[in-house]
Amino acid sequence: MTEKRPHILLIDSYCSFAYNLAALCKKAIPSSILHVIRNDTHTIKDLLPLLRQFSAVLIGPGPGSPDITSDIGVVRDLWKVADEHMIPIFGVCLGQQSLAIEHGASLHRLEAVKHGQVSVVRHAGDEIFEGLGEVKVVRYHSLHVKLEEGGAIKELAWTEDEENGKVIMAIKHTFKPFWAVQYHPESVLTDEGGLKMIMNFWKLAQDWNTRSRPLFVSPSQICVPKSHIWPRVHRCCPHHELNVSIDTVTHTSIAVPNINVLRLCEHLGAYDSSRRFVFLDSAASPGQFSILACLGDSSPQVTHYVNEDFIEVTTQNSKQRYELVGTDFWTWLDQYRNSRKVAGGDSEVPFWGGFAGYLTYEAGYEVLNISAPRQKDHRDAHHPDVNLVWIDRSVVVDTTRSRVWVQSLLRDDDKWVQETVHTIVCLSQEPEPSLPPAGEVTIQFPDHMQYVKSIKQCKEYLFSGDSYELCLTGQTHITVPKEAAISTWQRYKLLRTVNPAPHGGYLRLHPTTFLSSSPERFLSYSRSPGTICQLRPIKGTVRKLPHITREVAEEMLTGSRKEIAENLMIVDLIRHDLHNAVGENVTTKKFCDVEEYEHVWQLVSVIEGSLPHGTPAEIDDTLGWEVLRRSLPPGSMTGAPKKRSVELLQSIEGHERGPYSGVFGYWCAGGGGDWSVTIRSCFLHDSKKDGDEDWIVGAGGAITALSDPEAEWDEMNAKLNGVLRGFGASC
Ligand SMILES: C=C(O[C@@H]1C=C(C(=O)O)C=C[C@H]1O)C(=O)O
Ligand SMILES: NC(=O)CC[C@H](N)C(=O)O
Repeated sequence: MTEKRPHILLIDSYCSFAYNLAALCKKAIPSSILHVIRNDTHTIKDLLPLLRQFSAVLIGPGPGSPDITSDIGVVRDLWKVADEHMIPIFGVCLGQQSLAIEHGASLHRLEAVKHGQVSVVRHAGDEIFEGLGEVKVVRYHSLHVKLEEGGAIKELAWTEDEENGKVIMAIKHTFKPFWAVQYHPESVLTDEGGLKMIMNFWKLAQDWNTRSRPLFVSPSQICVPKSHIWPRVHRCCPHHELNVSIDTVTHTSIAVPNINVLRLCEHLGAYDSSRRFVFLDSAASPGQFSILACLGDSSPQVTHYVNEDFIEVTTQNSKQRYELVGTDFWTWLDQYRNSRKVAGGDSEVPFWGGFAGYLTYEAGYEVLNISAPRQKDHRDAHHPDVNLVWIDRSVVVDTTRSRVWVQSLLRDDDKWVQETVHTIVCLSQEPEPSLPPAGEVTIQFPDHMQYVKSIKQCKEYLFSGDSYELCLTGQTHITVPKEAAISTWQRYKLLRTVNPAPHGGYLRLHPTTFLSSSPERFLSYSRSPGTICQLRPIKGTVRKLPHITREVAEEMLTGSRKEIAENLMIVDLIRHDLHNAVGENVTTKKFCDVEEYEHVWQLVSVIEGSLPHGTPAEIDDTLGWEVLRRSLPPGSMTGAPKKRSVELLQSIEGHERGPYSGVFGYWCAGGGGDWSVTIRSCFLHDSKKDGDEDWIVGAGGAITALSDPEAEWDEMNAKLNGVLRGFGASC
């Protein structure tokens, strides 16, 4: 007889850690089938007939307050179901608070909120803590509960901290099968209070089911409307319906000891501002490959604005419009790339040809179900949200080994490849031309008072439990008078001289000109099969000054509770985003390493994920794109929980971010891709073409409850500085 697999219902309250909880549950109960719903998608009437089929319910954490209907949704009704619907429930954080207050406990704000903080939890070693000693756990909460004397809820665990005194950390119902914890068992820094504790819950739940639901048999299938089973096989467009013919990459590689990448760009048209140009530049360590696109008149540029329901494909001389009927831009682009798939490039080279360009911060709104309100004339005021060009011919330089690859996806293109090799060799003999002065500019900084006011607003949301971390940003406008303007290409060359970065970029994809000196990789993914997705969030910044040596920076960053907490929150959020796309296999490879950049020291973590072994290559092939779709905007630019934080920031900042805070990079036609976070960058819109140049630079930082407003203002300026130097200015 095959053993029946238990079905578990996971209710997500829009927390950015729900899939971490799902992964932990799957580890604790390997045979379980997890059905995920949101707390506002079902009424209790919808759920009642379904509950009897489940073995247990997990209630996830979430922003807001357990006494606000729109925050807690259906959860509060679950505690009150009649005996015949009773089912074991385990609640986390907001879940614990709801269980407690629905049974007479009072709700309070913490004196000192705990977001991404590790605490030692004490308990009596029974129930969900059976067999556990003292546990170290991560807390993300602003609120807490005080139990009613003699009430139905009993305390199981507590912690003691300097500022808040004793805080309840776990509870149970005295006779119903309800348990809950205030801390986060699924956080990467929670120890045995995570896995072992969920295993204990499962044992208690099974015992209760045997005792109180003797007739219960787990069904082989349950159909829950508006739910999905986790892990869900990621969306893969019906590639087989397309008539896919796979072309081969023509390529050749040579060693060029003095490769002059900038001269090569110029030879390829970097100065011709009427034409499109793409240069992804590894101008500093740990960057390795630089990519130069050799675009022609017929190279297709694909653009899309999130408030429009079509995509435009433009070449130098034509424009075509594709309606997005019953599909979205992600699927459309996936199919476009799939119909141009290639094979046979050099496996050492990450990019053989394919898409390169950027996606804005707002391009991530759709998946979060947030709208970007825009005016009718939005095209004059906004950069396209998707702005990519398809590259058939390219030169890739390995900057660490002075090796160059010339590649073409076009048929019978040997002649071009050989001519380009010849050109590269000749150009490497030429001297580097000197740079012009930066010219005079006028700068409009974010208003200091307003920025400090916004920080205070953020902190109020952190105290009320609506967010754990908010990445607040401000906009700086740099006006370059028409007569003083140097070419945008020269501007980029200045920027890369004053702020060389591993993820540099010069993209001239009209109407946008985009210059970047970003230190942060968002996501890279290797070719299938066996695709590995890697995310590298940066959180934690110290300005570089003569006395700030590596040792001092390490002490300031890894020795600081605030900086570690900032980074931890984003690591947990990114683990969730990755678990959402790949399922169980997610690993935190590095946690809080200190890395050195031109003007700042940064704390960096590395998280990797992959689909299970043996996943068909065509599913692996779109995995990276799917991870991108499910993970934008980058967590390090939003804060956590993501959806609520983005909504709050939208109203606090009062303007769109555009390309800033989005991603730029490439998706190779042979699989694999690399996307950087668009920070330390500036943009220009063609609508201002005939007048003065109006560059926009975004900069900001994570605001947590421990933030000091003046220190945050200084940090924002430190980040801005890197870009300002490209304009001969500083702050
Ligand atoms: C917001 C910016 O940077 C982000 C915020 C960081 C932080 O808070 O320490 C670090 C890197 C980025 O993820 C920026 O550069 O403008
Ligand atoms: N992590 C959570 O579920 C937080 C619950 C609640 N919003 C608080 O801040 O206390």
